[in-house]
Amino acid sequence: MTAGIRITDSTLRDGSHAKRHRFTAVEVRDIVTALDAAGIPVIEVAHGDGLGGSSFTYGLSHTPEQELIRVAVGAATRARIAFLMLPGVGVIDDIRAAAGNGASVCRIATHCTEADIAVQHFGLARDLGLETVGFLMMAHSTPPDALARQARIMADAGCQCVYVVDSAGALVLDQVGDRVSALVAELGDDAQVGFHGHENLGLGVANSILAVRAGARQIDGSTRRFGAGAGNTPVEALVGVCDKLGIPTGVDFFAIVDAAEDVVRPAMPDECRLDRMALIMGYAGVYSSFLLHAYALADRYQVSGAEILVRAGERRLVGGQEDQLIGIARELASRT
Ligand SMILES: CC[C@H](O)CC(=O)C(=O)O
Ligand SMILES: [Mn+2]
Repeated sequence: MTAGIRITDSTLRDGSHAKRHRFTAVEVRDIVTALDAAGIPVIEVAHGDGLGGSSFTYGLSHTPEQELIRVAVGAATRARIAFLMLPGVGVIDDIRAAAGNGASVCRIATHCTEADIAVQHFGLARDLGLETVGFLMMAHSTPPDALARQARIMADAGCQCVYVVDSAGALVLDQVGDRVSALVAELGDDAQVGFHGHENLGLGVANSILAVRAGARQIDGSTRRFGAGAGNTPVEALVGVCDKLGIPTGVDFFAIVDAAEDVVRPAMPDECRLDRMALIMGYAGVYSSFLLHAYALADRYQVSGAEILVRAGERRLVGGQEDQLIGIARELASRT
């Protein structure tokens, strides 16, 4: 029998980017209720940029994320509520607050070469009795062996599952399998391996299946793809494909399809599209959450959003460097 996977639904965190961080408590309650009923085992809730992300740089939250976490915990009957934090965007007291509000899975994200900045956070999370997950973001920009060394740092710090995070939706098929295999070989029984995909080259589900075949045991997605860039791996399609391949997920396909259509879609300002800007992000290796920032700057400085993204890719900007997009837009404007 094929080993099962655990799906984490990131709609209420990665989808926050696509909604400019405007989730309301009612939307969170209704979405958690629907995902929980469908059998989603883990639901991530936070500002798109993680705990502490509500700011002028990243976008102000409609409702404080700790309140959204409280509402999510209250609405879930079976699902565990997870949160994400980027060291430096959030601080360790944010982890304590989320734990106090009932979240039980702590996900710490760093750029894929900077795992050491997360050491104290994993330690604290374990002391608080939280399950721990590590996110190595922009994983396309680092080769498999180097990524595996970063995963080792996280595991040694107390991380129980290290994710290969395709933040730009730039990884193509075997490039996912190679990275996941390298982490599995490095971590052995010390920690599980996960995969978080984006749809910018249309490969979220295929890449996730290759991750599973390479040994990943935890896979992220968002319902109706609601996430940054062209969105995340669509959970409902992932569940359907896993059913057909005999990979147990514990999620009811028809219930998650209904949740996508009837509950998540009404909370979305628009569909997450595989359009010119999103495709360029995947092709040029640009952090998916830059998308709406690039649109806003293109409008403000009357320059090409596509060119902003191409230059962001050339400069190898990493998550957190949203403000450097302003410099790029100003440079483009000064040339016209
Ligand atoms: C700002 C955090 C980021 O959105 C994490 C993530 O989902 C990714 O890197 O893809
Ligand atoms: Mn993401």
